[in-house]
Amino acid sequence: MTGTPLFERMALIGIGLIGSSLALAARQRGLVKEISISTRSPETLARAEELGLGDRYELDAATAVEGADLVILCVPVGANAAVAKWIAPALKKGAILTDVGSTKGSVVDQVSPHVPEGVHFVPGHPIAGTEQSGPDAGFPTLFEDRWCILTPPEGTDPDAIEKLSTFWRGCGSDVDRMDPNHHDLVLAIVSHLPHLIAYNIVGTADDLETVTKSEVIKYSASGFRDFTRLAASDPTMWRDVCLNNKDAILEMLARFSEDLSALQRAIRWGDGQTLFDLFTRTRGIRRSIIEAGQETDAPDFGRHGKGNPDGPAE
Ligand SMILES: NC(=O)C1=CN([C@@H]2O[C@H](COP(=O)(O)OP(=O)(O)OC[C@H]3O[C@@H](n4cnc5c(N)ncnc54)[C@H](O)[C@@H]3O)[C@@H](O)[C@H]2O)C=CC1
Ligand SMILES: O=C(O)C(=O)Cc1ccc(O)cc1
Repeated sequence: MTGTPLFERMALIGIGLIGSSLALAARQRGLVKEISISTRSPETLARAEELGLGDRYELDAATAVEGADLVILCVPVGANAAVAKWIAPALKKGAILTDVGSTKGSVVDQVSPHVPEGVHFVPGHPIAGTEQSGPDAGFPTLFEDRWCILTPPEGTDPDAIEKLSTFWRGCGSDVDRMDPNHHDLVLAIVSHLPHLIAYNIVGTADDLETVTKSEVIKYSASGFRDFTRLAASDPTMWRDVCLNNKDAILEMLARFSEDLSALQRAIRWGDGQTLFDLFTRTRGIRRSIIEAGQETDAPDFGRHGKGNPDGPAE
């Protein structure tokens, strides 16, 4: 993007994978004039400065948001409410306040009460990420060809929604809008449950006494390897996701357990037809995802398998 930046000053609170990727993408694409960064730990803030991610660095989040016309909360979802309360008195009238949290219902409930009159709160969630965390993990192409879902509460200023949508499109994303509770249900099955399954299967393998750890590592160049990648994701972030999307995750886990019991039964009773039918149906889903252009059929390194030089190292 060239010409006038969309925002004069963007403040990022939290500068891990998502915050640092936003800083790099917004800078590279000329979306903002100035970037102000705040995060809780002095070491992380110093690292962000070493990496040159912003223009101003503040330990005090309230100071960081002063004068900002775009404020993005990039912290684990469980920290959003405390951060919102902290920065609220310093937010500029007319500013857009948004977040990137993986859950939306709880964020809307917990942040909204702190949003001052005249500030536009437009919650968001980029469906883009990796298992890495911290300011070194960011890369500017993370959001390209990915979805960003906005869940603005009813009555939100349409101009604020449009301006934030333009920002995300500027980062390379497609933008969709959803009701926060519907978002949480959809994400519970496509993202939260897969991570839980990965944490669980890797934990189970690690607990096995009849199979040594060295065998798990040695023979994991198969499906198991994909699970270990997901299971390497940030523990704080995923603890917060589970605690903040409790109902939807428990609902999906219940359905999953029921379906797993049906599979168990089919195996026990030698019901090959049931197994074959399910495996045929699920193969079709994979094919539709590839046809929709959201995945390569190559060994699964996602979009970065297409040779993206900015992608994270395996
Ligand atoms: N990692 C991923 O793949 C994706 C993550 N998200 C969401 O983005 C948000 C950030 O995730 P990541 O960047 O991956 O996490 P991260 O762990 O890489 O970074 C989190 C940052 O927040 C800071 N922080 C933590 N608590 C804080 C507090 N109370 N006050 C100020 N700063 C605090 C940390 O110091 C760190 O700089 C989370 O809400 C997550 O759900 C959304 C899409 C993808
Ligand atoms: O690394 C992966 O495969 C992911 O699924 C990344 C991811 C994690 C959390 C989100 O809310 C969105 C995307």
